[in-house]
Formats: sequence, structure tokens, C-alpha cells
Amino acid sequence: MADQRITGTSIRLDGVVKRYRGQEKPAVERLDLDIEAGDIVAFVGPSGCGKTTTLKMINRLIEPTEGRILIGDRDVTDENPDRLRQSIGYVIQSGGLFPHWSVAKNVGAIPRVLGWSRAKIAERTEYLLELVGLDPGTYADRLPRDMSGGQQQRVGVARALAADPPVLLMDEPFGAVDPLTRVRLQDSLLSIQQELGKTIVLVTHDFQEATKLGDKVLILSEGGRIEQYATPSEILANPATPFVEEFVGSGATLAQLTLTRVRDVDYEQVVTASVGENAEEVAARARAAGHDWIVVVDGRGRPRAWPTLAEIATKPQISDYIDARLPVVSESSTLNDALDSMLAASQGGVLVTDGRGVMRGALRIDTVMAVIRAHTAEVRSDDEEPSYISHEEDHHQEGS
Ligand SMILES: Nc1ncnc2c1ncn2[C@@H]1O[C@H](COP(=O)(O)OP(=O)(O)OP(=O)(O)O)[C@@H](O)[C@H]1O
Repeated sequence: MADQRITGTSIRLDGVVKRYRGQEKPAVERLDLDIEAGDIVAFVGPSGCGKTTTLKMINRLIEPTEGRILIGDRDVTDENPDRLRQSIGYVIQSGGLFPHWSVAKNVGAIPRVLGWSRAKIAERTEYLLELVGLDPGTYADRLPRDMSGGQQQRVGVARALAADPPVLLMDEPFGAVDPLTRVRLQDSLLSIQQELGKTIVLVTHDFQEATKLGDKVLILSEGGRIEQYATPSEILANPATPFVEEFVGSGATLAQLTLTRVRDVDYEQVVTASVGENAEEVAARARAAGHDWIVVVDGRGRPRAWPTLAEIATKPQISDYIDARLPVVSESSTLNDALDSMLAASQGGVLVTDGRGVMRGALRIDTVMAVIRAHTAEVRSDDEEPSYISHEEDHHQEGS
């Protein structure tokens, strides 16, 4: 992410220990950790290893028993915790919104405490709702209970970013939503991060999620012991300990698919059309491009339907088809997400959008399969003795 603007700050945990009263063993024995400004770091590890305890010591929702915590150059170990928390965004599972406050009131909570003017809060709220993919006109006055879990979670992210904190902490943020919503929220977080460049620390139970979101992944074992702290590809290529190997285990092949993003592969251009356009002209455009389908987009270029030319030929103009099961992923989605989305929609392809949902192209299952085959071949040639491979080939030739 060399071209990314960074507004986050570094975080350092220096000899941090947490002993809970009445517990014999410390939850976190002694942790030294450096998180670089602008990185997303994902904490993973088995239940009870100390992920949440470590996360909450960063904003001192849990007070460390020993050690120091630095945010940028600021030693915050003894800082007033309320003040500290105003400079650290915090997102929990299910959003943690105040249920009887409107979305706008929830998002403006910290700015109000900070004494911002009404106009500034309103402007910021509008910007943030747009950023997290919620139309301010539709949602600003809604109550959380009238929104889906995924939408509430988006509001939770907007609220955490309200005072533009350099650091965002997220505790299992996408744990409570269905798998497809989860993928959308992950993609949305990645596009927000592309725009903002915060330092984000997140706890997850899901190694796939950690490899998708994390610039670096921290794998902990009991007592907050660091087993490995590295980029996802380093962890997959060189697990540091037998613990890591086992933890990553059979998920490794799938995780490799997680390392490839849709934007890294050659997906196709598509022919788009707006509602009301002349169907014959659109069809001619599609045929010229060698396609027997088109994508209908709305006024902002977002996909609405994916009809075949036969379907659009039934009417003189492009009508407003709505396709509720349209398989869509974003460029920052992983190939794994793309495959899931194809399977869920029983289609041999997915539409690809940018971070704001604007149409970019289509990815076909053949392309994904080609990437998987190329990767498998690469792993073979890395791992296996050349003599073994030629042996295999001989064997096949004999058999055929
Ligand atoms: N308030 C508390 N009082 C006493 N012990 C606690 C408290 N909170 C956590 N612990 C203990 O500290 C250890 C680490 O807990 P923590 O919640 O940080 O783990 P975790 O890795 O986040 O677990 P999970 O994945 O299950 O959420 C566990 O043994 C837990 O039982």
C-alpha cells in the first residue's frame, strides 16, 4: 500500500502484563508488540489466549497490571482513560449502538462530547455515513432496531471514526452477521482503510478473516504468548512454530486463495446500460464486444441486474429489472469470497465493483480456476523433488 495516505499512528506495547484478580496464571504474561502506523493487524488464536484482553489494554478498558502502552510518541499508560478513548475508535460485535438514539445521534456522540458545532457534526455525520456505504438521506434518522445487523455494524464503524481517531480497535466486529454480509463488511472496511489509512487492530476467531484483512497477523497462544507476528503470506509460507502450523492447518490452501484479490486477476470488461436505453442499440454494443449479456446499472453506476440479450430483446427499452440475488464482489474481495458468492447464487461468475459499489467488470469461474491451477502447480514445483514430478508424468503417459 505504498500510495496510501496514512493518518494512523503506531502503537507499542512494552512488557505488558495482565493478571486478573483471583486467577492463578496471568491472562497476558508479558507482551512486547509494535504495530506500525497505517497497518491493519489481526489478532487470532484459540479461545482464552488473551486476544480481547490485549486489545482492551490498548484503550485501557482493561488496565494493564504492568508495562507501558504508547500511541505514537505518547505514553498513555497513565493518561486519563476517558480522554484516551476519545482518540481511539472502538467497534464491538453487533455495533453496540444506543438503541433509542437515531443513527445520526449515535454517530455524533463523541463529537458532541468534544463540543463540536452542530454544523460540523452534521457535515461529519453525512461524510461518514457515505463512507460506510449508507445513504445519509435514508438512514440518518433511523433507529438501529429498524436496520439489519450489517447496517448497524456500518453505523458502529462510522461512530468509531467520528472524531477522526488515528487508531481503531475492533473486537470480533463481523462475528454476528451472516457470511455474505460479513464479506461485504470486510470489503467495506478495506476500502475505508484505503481512503483513511488508520491503524486498525482487530480481534477475530477466523484465520481466513485475519489473512484477508490483516497487513500483519498476530497469532497468540495461551497467556498472550506470541507464536508468530508476520504478514499472512509469510505465515502461510513459513509457520514459525508447530503451534502455528497446526493452527493454520488445513485452512492453508483456502487461505492462499484468500491472499489473491479480485483486482489482482484479469477480470473482464462488461457492457453496461441504464434503464430506458434502447434495447437494440445496447444489444448491438454487447454483440460487438462478444458478450451475450449486459449489466443494467443505476444512476450512480451500481449494478442492478445481469440480463442476457434474449431477456432484454423482449422489450424495446431496458427496463428496471431488479435482481435480488445478483452476485457482486468488490475489487478488494478475495478469490475465496468470489467463489462463495458464485456458489451462493449458482452462477458461473460474479460482478466486480469498486469500493463504492460502482461497476468495474465481471469475473468468471474459469479465471478463478486458472489461478488455483497455476498456484497448485507452483506449490508442487516448489515443494516436490523434480525427479518425483517427472516420475509422475511418466506414469501418466504410461497409463494413457
Ligand atoms: N474479567 C476477567 N476476570 C478474570 N479472568 C478473566 C477476565 N476476562 C478474561 N479472563 C481470563 O483471561 C484469559 C484471556 O481472556 P480473553 O478474553 O482475553 O481471551 P480471548 O483470546 O479474547 O478469548 P475468546 O476468543 O474466547 O474471546 C482467559 O483465561 C479468561 O478466562
